[in-house]
Amino acid sequence: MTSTTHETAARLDAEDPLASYRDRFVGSETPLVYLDGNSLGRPLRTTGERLRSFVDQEWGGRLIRGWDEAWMDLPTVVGDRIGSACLGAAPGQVVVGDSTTVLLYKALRAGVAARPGRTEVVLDRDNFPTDRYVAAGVADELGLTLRWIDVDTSAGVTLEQVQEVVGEETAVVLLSHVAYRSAWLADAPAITAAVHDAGALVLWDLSHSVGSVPLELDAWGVDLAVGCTYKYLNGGPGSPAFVYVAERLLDGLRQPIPGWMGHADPFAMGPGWTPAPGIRRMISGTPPVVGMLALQDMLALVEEVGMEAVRAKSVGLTEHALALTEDLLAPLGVGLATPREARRRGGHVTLTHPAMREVTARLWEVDVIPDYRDPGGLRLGLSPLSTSYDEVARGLARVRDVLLDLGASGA
Ligand SMILES: Cc1ncc(COP(=O)(O)O)c(C=O)c1O
Ligand SMILES: Nc1c(O)cccc1C(=O)C[C@H](N)C(=O)O
Repeated sequence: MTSTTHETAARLDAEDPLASYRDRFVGSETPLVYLDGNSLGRPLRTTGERLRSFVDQEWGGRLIRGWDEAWMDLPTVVGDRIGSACLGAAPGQVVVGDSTTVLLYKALRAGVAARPGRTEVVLDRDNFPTDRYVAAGVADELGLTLRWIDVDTSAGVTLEQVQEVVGEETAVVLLSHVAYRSAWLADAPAITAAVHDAGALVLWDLSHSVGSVPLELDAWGVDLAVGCTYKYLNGGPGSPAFVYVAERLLDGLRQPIPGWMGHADPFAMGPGWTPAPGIRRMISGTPPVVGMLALQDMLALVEEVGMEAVRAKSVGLTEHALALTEDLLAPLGVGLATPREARRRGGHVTLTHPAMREVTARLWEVDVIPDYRDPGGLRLGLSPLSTSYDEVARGLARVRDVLLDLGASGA
């Protein structure tokens, strides 16, 4: 790293009002450069103690009594907390459980059922694979047509594209708020309004925005949303997802996996399924209590810091990565697959070069951990509360070293 690069990063860290939060994360004291917080966030130090005391006291001490005392309500208690800290959602509309994939399926089926007679689901070709696969599965099951929006892999879906395809046959429009590859930040309020103008419902995948970009689901009039908790909400590997259903849709909402835990009275164990009132009906089986532990520590931190401050740091980090890319990597032929305009950009940055697959493998060998995403994309996930400006600078300096080693010249 050159001395100017080092000095700039040191100055940005010194001026960063959130810099000290980094110390609260396990591993932040090591030289490892972690640029993959949007695949799996780092654990908070407090989580170790929470997990130990859960085993000793809540699980070990209370045993089956724990369900009545606390665990049964955890999906809605934690859901409401995600709703208020991150989603702009009033209580009673968010529940935690299942994987994002399963909740996508449940939400999409519920959305289609709420628009009877309509035969199309709209989505884009660059959406995350699980979203495309789930939509194709639902279309097969119900005899629906998928209407695809084509997008460039370095951009994302625009309002105009949505307006062009939605119509009276559209039941649900399924989109990612922040694109997993390009980080394109969709204009959620305007797109939601356009979908409503066509009489359809919108289902947003918030996996790459929750905990990184402030959301106002109630104010935007969003119908349905899902998102995962192991990225910017640091819930740990396989921590459960959440689903949001706007209150106005809850009455009469039909979800496709009716299970005993979403029943109005699970322990009545009666002959037929009577949905629980409100958002609880979206639950199917036993809530993943252990999976919701770490997430609660990160929610406490987000509540302490506030999403506006988190977003300000996120924009600072991505601007820093773009500036370094311009200086250090563009001369070696590295391109950008992420919007330059901050208001259209989420919390990660994707850099392109034909050698990026090999570059990623070499970086992992020296404890610099970004992600690789085809085609030729090195993805830097910059988790606002655990990533420092210096970490980004050290990482990008290493990218330059590896590219030079591989003979990149930009010619
Ligand atoms: C946009 C998006 N949706 C969904 C998922 C994940 O789904 P699941 O939690 O079911 O693996 C991811 C990442 O894995 C994602 O980036
Ligand atoms: N969920 C993941 C996993 O189980 C293993 C490795 C990576 C992931 C991810 O989250 C990938 C991520 N959603 C992406 O945007 O590519």
